[in-house]
Amino acid sequence: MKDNIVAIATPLGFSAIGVIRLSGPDVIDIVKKIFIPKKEKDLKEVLSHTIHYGNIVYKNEIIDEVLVAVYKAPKSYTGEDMVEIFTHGSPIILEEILKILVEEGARIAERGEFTKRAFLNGKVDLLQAESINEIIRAESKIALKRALSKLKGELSRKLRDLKSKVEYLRIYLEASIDFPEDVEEKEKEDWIRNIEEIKKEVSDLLEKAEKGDWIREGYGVILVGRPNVGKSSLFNALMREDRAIVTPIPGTTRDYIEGELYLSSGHLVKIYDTAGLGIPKDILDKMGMERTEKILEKSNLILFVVDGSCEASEEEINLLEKIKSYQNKKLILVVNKIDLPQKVDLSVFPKDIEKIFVSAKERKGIEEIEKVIERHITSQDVEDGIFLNMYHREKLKEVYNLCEEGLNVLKNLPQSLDVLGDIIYDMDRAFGEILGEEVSLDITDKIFENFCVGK
Ligand SMILES: Nc1nc2c(c(=O)[nH]1)N(C=O)[C@@H](CNc1ccc(C(=O)N[C@@H](CCC(=O)O)C(=O)O)cc1)CN2
Ligand SMILES: Nc1nc2c(ncn2[C@@H]2O[C@H](COP(=O)(O)OP(=O)(O)OP(=O)(O)O)[C@@H](O)[C@H]2O)c(=O)[nH]1
Ligand SMILES: [K+]
Repeated sequence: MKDNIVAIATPLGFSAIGVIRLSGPDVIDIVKKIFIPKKEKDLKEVLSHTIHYGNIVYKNEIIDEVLVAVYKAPKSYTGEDMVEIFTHGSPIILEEILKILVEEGARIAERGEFTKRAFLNGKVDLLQAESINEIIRAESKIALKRALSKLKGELSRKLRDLKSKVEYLRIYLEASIDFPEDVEEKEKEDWIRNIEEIKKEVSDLLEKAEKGDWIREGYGVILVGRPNVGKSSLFNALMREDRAIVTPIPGTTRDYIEGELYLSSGHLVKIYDTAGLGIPKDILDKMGMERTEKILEKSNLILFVVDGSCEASEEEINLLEKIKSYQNKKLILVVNKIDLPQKVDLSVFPKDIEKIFVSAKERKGIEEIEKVIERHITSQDVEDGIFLNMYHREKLKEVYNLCEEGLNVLKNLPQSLDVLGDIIYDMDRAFGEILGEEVSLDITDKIFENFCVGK
């Protein structure tokens, strides 16, 4: 039924060891044709999860000295018979053996096809399968930790719990559907309570998915302020390298520059140096400022930079007011150039804003900024962030809306009990699709398309 797939599982480059993996009903036979074991041994007869030493030989020529691991169905990563060949880490050897295996009857695997088979054979559910890619692609320790928890099935368990709550409701309803006039007030209240619970939990999950986004992509910190206050200098000081252009001419940074910072707590922070905000002098300036507003929207923390050696301008005070009104954004006032005589009157800025005093030039107060960023991140219990792709997020939003509809319908009982039945059915189905129990082929394919070759 299934064919035999093969892929190089290690990056193509010089490495200590390279791995080729195969999965499918005939892979042991295929490898047997080109593997000559040192000790007389038949790969068909060996135990699962055993390793064997020998040579890969093709047309009487030794291609490489290797180790071969054998895994037998259904006890393997994919649930099928599997073989892994450990070669010397030469791209020439790897490509050569791959070519031979294709000649012997294997097919080059698609991206994520091993994991897709693990999913189709019930080794993991869709969320767990997806997490395997997220583990590989994690850019920080925290992201890795969250992906590993998803592989362990913590998110799956949560969704299965919700799904069984929906199923309980469905059974309850089906029993009443033929006698809607018999539905008692107490039952109705029970249903309302259940749906409200589901709605609440779904909205919690969606919120945690937002946190998951920035665990994965980095906590966004944006430097804003009027031209020439020292944003680029601060960016460079934070990055500990000279990346942004620093000049005494106002308006030097016309686009934005992105930098990555790894905090000792394991978090990834993305820092953006932006064009100074103010009244644009020309069209280029104006475009830069529009970009800045875009980045502002996706940032978590705003560092509003002012120059301590100048008096605050009217424009600057208005700008801060405007930025303060952005919802859900943490805002900190960074007073730069403290190495110069101070002229700024801080009482013109809102009192409730946290202030940090720094000198980008002399690199004073830079650790202070890092500590503040760290404190802001940890104050948001990132530990419960979850990774949800956009399709699954849409599904959850669908469930949320179905909950609202259901609650509306319940107010008009008994006339519309069958409508409620349909709503509950759709909720059940949506959860099933997220877990991969209901096949939604396009979502499944999209998920595996993002995988590495050989995974
Ligand atoms: N060489 C190698 N290393 C690897 C992998 C691999 O496929 N090959 N993995 C790939 O990502 C990860 C480990 N994941 C794995 C998950 C399950 C099984 C497996 O054989 N499971 C069987 C038997 C379990 C058992 O002995 O109890 C099973 O689930 O039935 C193997 C690897 C990381 N390291
Ligand atoms: N004395 C002193 N000068 C500084 C400090 N930080 C920046 N400067 C100077 O201020 C000027 C402007 O610095 P930038 O970092 O380019 O300022 P910016 O806010 O990025 O400017 P725009 O790109 O125009 O928005 C440069 O001449 C810097 O050397 C500081 O802490 N102390
Ligand atoms: K600049």
